[in-house]
Amino acid sequence: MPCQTSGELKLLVDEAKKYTKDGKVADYIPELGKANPGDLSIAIHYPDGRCISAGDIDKKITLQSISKVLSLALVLMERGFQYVFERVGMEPTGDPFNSIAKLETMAPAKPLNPMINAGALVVTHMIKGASVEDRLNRLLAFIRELADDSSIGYCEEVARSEFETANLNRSLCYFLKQHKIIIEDVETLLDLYTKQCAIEMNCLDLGRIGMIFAMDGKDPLTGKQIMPEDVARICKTFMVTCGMYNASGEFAIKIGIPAKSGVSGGILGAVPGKFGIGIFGPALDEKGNSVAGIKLLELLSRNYRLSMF
Ligand SMILES: NC(=O)CC[C@H](N)C(=O)O
Repeated sequence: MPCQTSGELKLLVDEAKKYTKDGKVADYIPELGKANPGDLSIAIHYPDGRCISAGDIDKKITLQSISKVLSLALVLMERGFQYVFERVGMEPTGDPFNSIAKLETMAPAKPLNPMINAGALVVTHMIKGASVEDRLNRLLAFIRELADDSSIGYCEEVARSEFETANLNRSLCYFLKQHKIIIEDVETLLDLYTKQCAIEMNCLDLGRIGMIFAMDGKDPLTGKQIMPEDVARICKTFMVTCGMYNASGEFAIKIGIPAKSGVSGGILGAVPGKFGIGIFGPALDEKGNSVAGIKLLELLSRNYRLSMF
């Protein structure tokens, strides 16, 4: 039986919070360096509309790499599976999220999966629309529907801070452009990608999005299928195989929940058929995952037998 009360959750947060001191906030995007490393919060959204939470739940976080699952879902709907998977692969890399190494070993230079930066840049490139604003608005409209929160937007400071310093992502783009995997102007693509990564919400919204994935793309309260079941299934599979970067194998063994992390310290979780989880804990481990967030998921998974394996 999963955790039922915010009181139960608070005990787990108190326990996991001790581990925040073992991590560091990301500062390669200067604006993210301002986060408080001691923060930790969680929300769990059930399909019947109940939501329990604990910690600093009002704080907003930028999605960063969590946005990669949402942009993937959107392009799968807009372009179809064949078009998307001709341009980005389905295999985990075992490398850090921003690594350029494998691109050169592949022919054509197609990124191995949509959860690493190279693959996510290709996915963002595929978002339809006449301008950056138009494309961002399509993604935002989809995310607002998933979260049932029309106020969701993006943080201009974080987007600008990443845009000004994203030289590694620039180099990935130029490599991909040289090999004709992307064909648009690199600065335009980075403008859209950094705004996408800077989309912000609190962990209640994040938990609700996880719940929609857990329920195979359907909003159980309205009965509306927000994304096709197959799209939700593919996204959850990527979350299992590559969602926690090069820590995905260990995460699958220890926790066993489809999840996606971001360098802002967010984690989106979807327990299939049961509920969605949103976590925020900005202190990161050496692989870029929320150190206390992972501990919290470990406690949850063990106490409530949540592993899907
Ligand atoms: N791991 C992450 O969250 C990375 C996202 C970040 N915006 C980047 O591209 O570097």
